[in-house]
Amino acid sequence: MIRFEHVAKRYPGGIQALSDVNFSLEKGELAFLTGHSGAGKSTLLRLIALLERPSRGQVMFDGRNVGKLARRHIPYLRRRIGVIFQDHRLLSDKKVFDNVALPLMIAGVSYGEIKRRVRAALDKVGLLEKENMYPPMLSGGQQQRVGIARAIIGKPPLLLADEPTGNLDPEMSAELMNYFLQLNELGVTVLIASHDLELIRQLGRRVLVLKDGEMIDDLPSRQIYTGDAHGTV
Ligand SMILES: Nc1ncnc2c1ncn2[C@@H]1O[C@H](COP(=O)(O)OP(=O)(O)OP(=O)(O)O)[C@@H](O)[C@H]1O
Repeated sequence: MIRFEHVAKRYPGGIQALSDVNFSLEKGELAFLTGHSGAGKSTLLRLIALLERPSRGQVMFDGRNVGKLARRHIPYLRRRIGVIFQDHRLLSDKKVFDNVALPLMIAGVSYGEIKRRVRAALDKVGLLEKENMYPPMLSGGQQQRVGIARAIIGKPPLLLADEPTGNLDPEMSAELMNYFLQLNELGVTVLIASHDLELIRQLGRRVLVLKDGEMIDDLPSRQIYTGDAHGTV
């Protein structure tokens, strides 16, 4: 589903965030992306989500080179990707309900259907009673969960999550990971950037390891990752 071929990303100002990254993620896989702060995890996710373009190499999504995609095709591809951002990216002047409904409104879904699906998604993340509140009235963890509901509402075949458990307590983190596993079992491809090595280890899934912009390891499912070998923690 995703293939990186010799991908490099240099930001204006000269920061080399990624260099010569190669990996692929098959349809239906769930993998973690880990590495130290500044290793390039968010950049890698942003390249897949078409929020950045590579400086070199090719990012392939569903067999298409996304770096070469015509502007008019971008909205279609973006709708196929649910993104959970580290900083939530909620609209603070819109109610929780409207924040979650946004992808469906853009897709032209009927109001009745939007209402049903938004309520179901908010229920899933335990926030149904907050639907009429505004994001600044919620805790960091609750805002994160609104972002999760918004990412999954359009039933995207690919889900990208950037530190989704960063603001959550251990119980909520475990619940969220279980939810990602459930979505994955339903066929959703999932890539999760995370520092939470304990949780990653417990789940025993594939782990991609970035260090200083290079992909230094790709550990298959079930192999226990200690995090010590490359000093990534
Ligand atoms: N928009 C940007 N402009 C310039 N430099 C950037 C930009 N975004 C990220 N960088 C730089 O690129 C490098 C990789 O950053 P990135 O956010 O991808 O790392 P990360 O592994 O996600 O880190 P963290 O775990 O702290 O979120 C860092 O040196 C960062 O300062």
